[in-house]
Amino acid sequence: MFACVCVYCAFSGIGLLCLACRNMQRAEAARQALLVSHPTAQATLLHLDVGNMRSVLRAAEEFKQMCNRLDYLYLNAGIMPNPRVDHKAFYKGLFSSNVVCMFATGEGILTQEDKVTPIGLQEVFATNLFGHFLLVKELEPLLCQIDHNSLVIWRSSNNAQRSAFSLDDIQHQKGREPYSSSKYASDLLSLALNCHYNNRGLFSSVICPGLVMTNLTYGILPSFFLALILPVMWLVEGYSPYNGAEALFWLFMQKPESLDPMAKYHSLTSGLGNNYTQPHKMDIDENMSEALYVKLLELEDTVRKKLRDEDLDIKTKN
Ligand SMILES: NC(=O)C1=CN([C@@H]2O[C@H](COP(=O)(O)OP(=O)(O)OC[C@H]3O[C@@H](n4cnc5c(N)ncnc54)[C@H](OP(=O)(O)O)[C@@H]3O)[C@@H](O)[C@H]2O)C=CC1
Ligand SMILES: CC(C)=CCC[C@@H](C)[C@H]1CC[C@H]2C3=C(CC[C@]12C)[C@@]1(C)CCC(=O)[C@@H](C)[C@@H]1CC3
Repeated sequence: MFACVCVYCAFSGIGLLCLACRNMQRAEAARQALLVSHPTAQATLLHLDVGNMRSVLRAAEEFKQMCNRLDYLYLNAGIMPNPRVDHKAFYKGLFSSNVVCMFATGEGILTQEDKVTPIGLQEVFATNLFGHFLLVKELEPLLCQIDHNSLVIWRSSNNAQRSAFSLDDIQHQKGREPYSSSKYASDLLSLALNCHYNNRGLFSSVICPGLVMTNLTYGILPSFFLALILPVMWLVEGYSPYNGAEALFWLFMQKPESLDPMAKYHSLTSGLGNNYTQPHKMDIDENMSEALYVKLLELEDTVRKKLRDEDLDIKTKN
């Protein structure tokens, strides 16, 4: 429902909840639903297309007009365009020692078809990673304040695989697993943000919701089939379709500085149906995370310059 959720907490309870979304009709429906369950909540809406860098800059500007501090930034938006199960890889995996991992993470068997956005970025990279990165950079003055710590929360995935990511191709122009690559990049970026910003009060964490039945998953296999394999997923991995938000809520209750920058926090459900959050060490290292961060900063400069040049072009034409 949201591209991201910004939470500004007053000293007692939640101050303001800002739902930044692409589809304003859905956003309003979500706000109304929230007000039904929490009538005293203050929730405001912001238009944001996180795959469009101009929209990101505009939304950040509008948010800065509204608020002068930000405590939690939930980065939720994610796409997996034209997903396919690679049946050959699936049958190969079925008879390998990797079979449990394959069912849990879709490692090596989920492919997508990416495209290029008008500004020249790969769409999955732009939406799942770069737009969020630019947003964090824009909101930096609100997130980095001396009197409180803030937390940025990335909605990653157990499909984030080192094998799908390459530092020489951070946008995944050449491969068939842009989703996995972008989610792995978000794990790396979260670590880099911790390295660069912890001393300024900004902390970053990644979560995995497990397998949740949403528009994202319905595109992969028929819903009845997904419903059939869900109990298996629950038994094997502890994922439940109703429990994707557990880790998001759990993180909200933690002190940002107490979180492990190398861990991904998983939403899980026990055999008795109790929801819980468990940290799993991520397959990432500091050198790789720093190298990605440097590349993202370079790309940020390029994109900002492109946008400025476009603006100038329009001005001179008028
Ligand atoms: N479902 C699952 O099993 C898992 C999901 N995840 C992650 O959870 C997150 C949410 O996905 P999920 O709810 O499953 O899937 P959905 O497709 O149902 O939701 C995706 C959300 O992202 C928003 N979004 C997509 N592109 C943009 C954009 N350019 N600008 C603004 N908002 C955008 C959509 O907004 P709109 O309403 O405008 O379409 C939609 O609300 C994703 O990051 C996904 O990768 C991770 C692991 C497993
Ligand atoms: C091809 C056949 C007959 C079965 C394959 C079933 C599963 C292995 C596969 C189907 C949908 C996949 C899926 C994920 C993992 C592997 C599947 C369950 C994810 C949970 C991986 C992580 C994500 O981020 C999700 C969006 C994926 C959702 C779909």
